[in-house]
Amino acid sequence: MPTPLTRTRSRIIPLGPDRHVYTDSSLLHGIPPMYKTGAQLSLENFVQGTSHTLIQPVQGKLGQASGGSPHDGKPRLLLMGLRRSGKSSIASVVFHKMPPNETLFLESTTRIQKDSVHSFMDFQVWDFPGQLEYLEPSFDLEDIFGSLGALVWVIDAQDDYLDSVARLNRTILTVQQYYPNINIEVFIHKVDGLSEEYRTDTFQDIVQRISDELSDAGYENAPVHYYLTSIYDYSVFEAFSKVIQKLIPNLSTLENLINTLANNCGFEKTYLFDVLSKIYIASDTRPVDMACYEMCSDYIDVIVDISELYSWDHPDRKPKGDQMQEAESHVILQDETMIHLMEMNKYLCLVSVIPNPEAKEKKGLIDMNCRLFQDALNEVFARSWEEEEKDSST
Ligand SMILES: Nc1nc2c(ncn2[C@@H]2O[C@H](COP(=O)(O)OP(=O)(O)OP(=O)(O)O)[C@@H](O)[C@H]2O)c(=O)[nH]1
Repeated sequence: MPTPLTRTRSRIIPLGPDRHVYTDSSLLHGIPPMYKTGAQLSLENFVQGTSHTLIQPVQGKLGQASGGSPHDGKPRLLLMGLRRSGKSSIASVVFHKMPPNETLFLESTTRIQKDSVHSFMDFQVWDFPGQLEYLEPSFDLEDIFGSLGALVWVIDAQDDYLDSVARLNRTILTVQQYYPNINIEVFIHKVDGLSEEYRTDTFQDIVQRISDELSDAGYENAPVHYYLTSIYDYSVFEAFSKVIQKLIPNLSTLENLINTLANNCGFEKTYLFDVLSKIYIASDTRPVDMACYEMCSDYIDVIVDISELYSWDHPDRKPKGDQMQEAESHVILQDETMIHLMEMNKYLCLVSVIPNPEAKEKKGLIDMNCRLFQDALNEVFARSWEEEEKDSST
């Protein structure tokens, strides 16, 4: 069992030929030897705990939003839009790992479908039937929109979208009156079937129609955000990542920590992923490169698959507190780029793309810096848990 890292080691050690290379051996105390060849994947114990990341479907009655009490403290994501716009497909692909082609066989949703997602942060996803008239007086708006994290509105961009936009506008105007802080996330969806030019035109047209309506009603700065999405590529994961990130109270702290790590170690891009959904909850603040995101996301799949076959349940895998430290893996690509993955806790892993050909010689240093990040991450989360516990006890 490796000795836990102590808090005195709070310094990220720069990596790279022109950077100061760390030499103070006293700081290395407690780090297990980690000498592996470039081709060797270190798969010890990685991610078998993901099966504990439960997704529990709960059926609610049509029109009744009870069952996940609005006051149970978990942020809620509502998936809304017209019938067949793709809401259930998005929920199934992102949270249930359904292959996109299989969504062709999904039946139309007739009841509000509630999923409780237990991960680094517990939240609920409510999939609304397209035909549900939730703005009718018979529905209690507080039940639906109270304690809401975000409203995700899905528009089928391959279809005539005017009805959908009109209904969305009505919904935004209602929600803005009573719950002005709710984030409205508009997924302009199924863009896989559209040409680049048509995609851009559709995007601009939809944004224009919604902004015009809102400014006519006096809402100039309503929190509405737009994404082009499809279940047939990674865009829906990217969009969901952005939606979830807005619900994380410590996002800027996490981003600062990742920036420090990535800048000092010469990482091209670093993502903090939720292993099961492959949503990234934070990354460094460099622009997102889709190819890089796809590569990291695919690498998680590879590791999860291999771990499911050859790994075993580890009692030290837990959501918070001191973490096990040996769960890491890396691979060197043909162009000598390294993809490095390290488990952060039961739910999260850090994946970095390192274009430096010397990275394989400095693997120990990279591991150590990632573990320092792991310690810092634990402290950030420990603080929010303490606050949560305080809140619930008062
Ligand atoms: N081309 C394409 N088709 C999609 C995409 N997402 C979903 N679909 C298809 O759209 C159809 C409807 O998807 P659903 O997820 O059932 O739609 P829904 O909004 O949940 O529908 P209701 O339950 O009736 O409200 C299915 O045949 C999906 O395969 C996408 O990104 N691209």
